[in-house]
Amino acid sequence: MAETVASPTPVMFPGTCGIAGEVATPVLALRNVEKVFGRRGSVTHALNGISFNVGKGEFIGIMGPSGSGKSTLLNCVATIDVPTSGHILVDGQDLTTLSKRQLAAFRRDQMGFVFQDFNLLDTLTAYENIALALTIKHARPSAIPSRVKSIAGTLGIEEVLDKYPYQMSGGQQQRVAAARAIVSDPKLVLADEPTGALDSRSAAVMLDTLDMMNRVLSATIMMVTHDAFAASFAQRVLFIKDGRLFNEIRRGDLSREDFFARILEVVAFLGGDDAHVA
Ligand SMILES: Nc1ncnc2c1ncn2[C@@H]1O[C@H](COP(=O)(O)OP(=O)(O)OP(=O)(O)O)[C@@H](O)[C@H]1O
Repeated sequence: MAETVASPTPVMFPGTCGIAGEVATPVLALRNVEKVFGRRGSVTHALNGISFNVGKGEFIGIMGPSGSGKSTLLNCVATIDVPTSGHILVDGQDLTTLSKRQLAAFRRDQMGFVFQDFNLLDTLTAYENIALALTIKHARPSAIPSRVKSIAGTLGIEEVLDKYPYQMSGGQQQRVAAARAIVSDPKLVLADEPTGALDSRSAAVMLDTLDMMNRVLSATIMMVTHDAFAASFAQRVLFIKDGRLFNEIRRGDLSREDFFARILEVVAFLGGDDAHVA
């Protein structure tokens, strides 16, 4: 694989990035976000002043070497963790000012999650797993069946709606998890290594599913991944190193294959363990 990275293109602004992804009305805006773990004597600056915007309908990837701060960033945006300083705004609402109770409601009502290990409930069918996301958001019961069937049709999982998770392949389970994440039309979908537990064929199907969620259903997606192939499905990839925004590249008019090659160049430049190829 190294031979595909013969002449790394110089990166744009190592360590000096301003606000990446300037957009008029960002769905997600990070402003100088810092996260410090530990106390005197053993302090880790996991995030060192990260600022970027994600526009409505964008699909962005976050990459970086092991320990660079990707999970910490995702956890802060997911409101699972709290930044030490800085601000995180979703649709203009500053999450750093909300109480625990408000954050729980915000997570439930405004965000969708796709995790590596699916997190489907074993005792519910695919249909029930997806419908549950609407029930807990107090959707009108009469509206639920048509909404679930519509999403299932778009994501190509109608034939597994009556199956339980153990009766489905990993790829089908992951698509059901994606349907559950998107069914209530969240402001932001967060995907954490969504292909990490899948074989390469299922991973490709999952990435097509995310792509469809973005293009057909207009979902705004932020995906953290180690995998350059997965990242090549995003429209823009942000690279983090040592808790700082190191670089961003946009797909623009590039084919997915050419974007993949560009991502590999930056990964090789950054070093680390990110050059997984599906
Ligand atoms: N709870 C914690 N307490 C102390 N240090 C932590 C904690 N969580 C993360 N860190 C440190 O913060 C830094 C960033 O970790 P993080 O898990 O965000 O990196 P990452 O990019 O997701 O890594 P990986 O790709 O290996 O999962 C690392 O140095 C890590 O050791």
